[in-house]
Amino acid sequence: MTNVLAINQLTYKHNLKTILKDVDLTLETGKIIGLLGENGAGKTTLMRLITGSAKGSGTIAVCGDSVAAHHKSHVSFTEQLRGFKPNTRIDRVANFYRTVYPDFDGQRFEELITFLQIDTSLKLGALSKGMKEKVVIALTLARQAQLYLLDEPFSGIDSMSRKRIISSIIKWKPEDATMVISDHYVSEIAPILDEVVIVKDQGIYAHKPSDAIREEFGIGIEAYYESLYEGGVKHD
Ligand SMILES: Nc1ncnc2c1ncn2[C@@H]1O[C@H](COP(=O)(O)OP(=O)(O)OP(=O)(O)O)[C@@H](O)[C@H]1O
Repeated sequence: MTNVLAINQLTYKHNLKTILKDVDLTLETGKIIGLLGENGAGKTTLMRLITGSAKGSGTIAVCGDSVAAHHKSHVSFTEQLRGFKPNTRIDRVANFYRTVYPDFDGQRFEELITFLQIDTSLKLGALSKGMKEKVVIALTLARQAQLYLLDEPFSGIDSMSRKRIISSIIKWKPEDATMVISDHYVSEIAPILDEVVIVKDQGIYAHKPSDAIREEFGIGIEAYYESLYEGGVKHD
């Protein structure tokens, strides 16, 4: 199996408004992919559809399995901990993950949380926005999944920590797993991206390997991304 994700003719409407229309997208195993697009383009919606949390028309197969109810077992998604009370300790949250996800690796979580310099005896209510995001990253990457969906994982994290996490993300990704990262700090994640997927005009506006962008257009990912909004370069 070389494809971890195969989406065919996916359409999603919310309150009669079409958010995504006729989306086709195939992702291979073992890649790091940047999911880029403006606010409201539909990146989070696409991730929720992949995990089975939202339902559209069309088909989504994860690891060849198109039963939406099975997707959460293959996909590790940055969930926002809203279901936990503020007085819940981080180690209790990890215990919950261990119970719910058989692929949750407790030792890996300990390593990640140490790397991220978080004290697991802290309660969720005592965490800053960035600290909470670090916990979410640790919980998400502690699973041994085939597909990781990281939805703006670094937005509240200070720039020093962000650079440190981004540069070591390859270390935490199982070799044959694929990781999709949505982020507005394009220049910071660009160096680790194998491919770029751009969501625009209710669909996948472009899907290209990073090398192809550099070779074809002679520019970096950030310049390419910005040029799509300025109508400067051709794309497919
Ligand atoms: N449950 C919902 N309730 C209300 N609006 C929704 C819902 N789900 C999706 N939308 C709408 O879908 C569109 C896409 O939103 P989405 O959060 O997927 O965008 P995004 O690309 O992730 O944006 P951002 O970069 O700001 O996070 C928006 O217009 C949003 O208002």
